[in-house]
Amino acid sequence: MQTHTETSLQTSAAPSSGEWLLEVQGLRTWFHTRRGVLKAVDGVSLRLQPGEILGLVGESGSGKSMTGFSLMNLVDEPGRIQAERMVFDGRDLLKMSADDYRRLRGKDMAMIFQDPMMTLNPALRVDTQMIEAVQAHEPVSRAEARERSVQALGKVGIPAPRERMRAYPHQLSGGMRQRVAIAIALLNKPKLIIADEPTTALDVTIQGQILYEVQKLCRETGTALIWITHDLAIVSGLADRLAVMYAGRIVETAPTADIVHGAQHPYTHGLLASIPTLATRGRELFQIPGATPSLLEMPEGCPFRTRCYRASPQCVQPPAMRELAPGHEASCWHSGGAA
Ligand SMILES: Nc1ncnc2c1ncn2[C@@H]1O[C@H](COP(=O)(O)OP(=O)(O)OP(=O)(O)O)[C@@H](O)[C@H]1O
Repeated sequence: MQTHTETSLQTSAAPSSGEWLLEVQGLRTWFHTRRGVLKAVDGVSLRLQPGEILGLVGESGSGKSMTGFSLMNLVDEPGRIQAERMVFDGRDLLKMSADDYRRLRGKDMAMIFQDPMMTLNPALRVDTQMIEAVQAHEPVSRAEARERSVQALGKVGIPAPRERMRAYPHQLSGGMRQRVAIAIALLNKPKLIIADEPTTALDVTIQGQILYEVQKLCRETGTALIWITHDLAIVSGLADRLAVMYAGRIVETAPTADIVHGAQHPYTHGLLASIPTLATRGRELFQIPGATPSLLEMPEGCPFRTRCYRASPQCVQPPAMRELAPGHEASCWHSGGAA
């Protein structure tokens, strides 16, 4: 059963149940703090096909990382994950033991973090870490694990990968460290990679290269990817589909071109309008007025209504997620020619 805050991400040619790689319904990640219940993720539903690239976009604090961490079961206390359904590759994630989840991570589901040092151990050489990552999931010889690691480094654009294998993380540049972390994520040919702003700290040229390489590798291997970012411009060149998050909820989702050329939710309009272009050079950039409401004290009804240029009295009622065109859904009373 879906509630008004939930979104269902699917393409027009939706696979029948059982063919989805990932099916999440009603995901809620709430933090029970002394100041109250902080609803970091509040009823997110999403579906991903094998090999699909989804861009999860939204401003800082909208719950993008927490959605990714929840899927990986990496949320610490006082966070609590609840969902009506979370199925990955036919396996029920809600019933999975901590040990099984650990086995899943790094094998079929891998994460690339903003800070590569969340993946890398500063005290160990790259080769030791990569060989261990292979052998933790497959009974292969050290020589084979080493060879696979060298190949993985080569695939993410690391020059002279055999020599780089001997380096400690601190001997590599930020871009190289992130490439190593990506190579580790790809090592065991995962079915899904969740990338949480992995290029934000890097300079723009390197960002572009890494993005291109990750996309190419996912296409080659059929790996699905959830790319989490606040940068709609970057992800629109990468993703098949976008999901726009606001205040812990997905407010719009559609194939990328439909969002870029036909966004329906006023929040998505605001995100698109704030992308710098050649035409806006030297001019002040558009900013969505106001600030995201506190996740501890959400307004009634539409969470965006306090900042929305289209807000009307109706918006104190929560808008349902509606399909406006095949595969294009938005939760706004005023979208798609509605009232
Ligand atoms: N351990 C925690 N305890 C309480 N609140 C938390 C905790 N971790 C995250 N949050 C809150 O959850 C909300 C969502 O955070 P999240 O990191 O998912 O946002 P985000 O969209 O990924 O933003 P950013 O791009 O800045 O990482 C934020 O309000 C954040 O303060």
